[in-house]
Amino acid sequence: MRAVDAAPSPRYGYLGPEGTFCEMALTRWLATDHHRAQAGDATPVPVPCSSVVGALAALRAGELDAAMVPIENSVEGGVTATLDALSVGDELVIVGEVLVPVTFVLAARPGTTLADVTAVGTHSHAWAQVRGWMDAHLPGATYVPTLSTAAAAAGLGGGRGPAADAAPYDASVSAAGAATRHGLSVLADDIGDNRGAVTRFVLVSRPGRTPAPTGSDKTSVVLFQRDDHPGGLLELLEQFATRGVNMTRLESRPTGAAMGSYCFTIDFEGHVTDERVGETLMGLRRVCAQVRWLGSYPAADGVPTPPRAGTAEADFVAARDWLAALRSSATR
Ligand SMILES: O=C(O)C(=O)Cc1ccccc1
Repeated sequence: MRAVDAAPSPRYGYLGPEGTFCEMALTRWLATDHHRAQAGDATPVPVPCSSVVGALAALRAGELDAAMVPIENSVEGGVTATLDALSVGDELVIVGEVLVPVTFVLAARPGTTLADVTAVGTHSHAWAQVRGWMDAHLPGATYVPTLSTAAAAAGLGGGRGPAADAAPYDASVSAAGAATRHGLSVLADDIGDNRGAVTRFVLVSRPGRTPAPTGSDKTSVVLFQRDDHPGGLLELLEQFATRGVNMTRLESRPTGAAMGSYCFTIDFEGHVTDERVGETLMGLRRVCAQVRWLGSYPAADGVPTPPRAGTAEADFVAARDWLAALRSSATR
């Protein structure tokens, strides 16, 4: 009898090293991905990546099967590296989202006091969320950007090894777990300026299977306008408004082609298989030069906005059936 090779475990990338908020998002995803568990699929292996762009490039190259990346923060807004990497290049799709509350600690090698700290290393999104605390408690400190919050903690390395001497900062801002993992002492905890800050992470994969509609879904798109004209943005927004589709995020990003050339990255409620989402996408397709569909996936935060009169799914289905009946009688 010949042994049947077990399917290799899928590889899920995340912004590493271990101890990032991104790793927390992936851990949560894996713990609650009941669909995969029920299907009996192999448990994915988390693969730390040094940047969001690198993780998405590895996914495009087939070295990863999915990647968990930060896309939006409730205080700092969109994560531009992610938005831009999803907007160009081979198509990728979002298959899920995870919301992670973010709380930060200031940590340093044991023996360091707050008075000793002259430079602080962390991810740019973390720095933006602790700026007020820094102004109040470490007004003279220099900011040193690192690839992630956990990379900043790892750079201090708890005073062990060459990395400890190499770090051009003497304290890091990270999740508490990353500080502990690297043997650092916490100088101050919960230093975020906004209590209740949340980061939204998305699980991205190569195009293929779209998650089935759940009744509480989101769809993401990137819209490229045909030309710049008065009311151009209004024309895009009308496509959503007339179909009663609720947008949950709208950002403009430079396309990089020329000064003043922008695309719009938009999340909205609904699934590509919903009639009203289909009609919205067709409207956008007519008025835009290009519509990049970034996927439809279950919303992490549940309750969809109640539809206005005439814009419920049943209204769209009834209108479509009415037109189909008219057309069939017209051609009989
Ligand atoms: O660096 C991390 O830990 C990340 O996952 C990126 C990030 C940084 C700050 C807030 C949320 C996510």
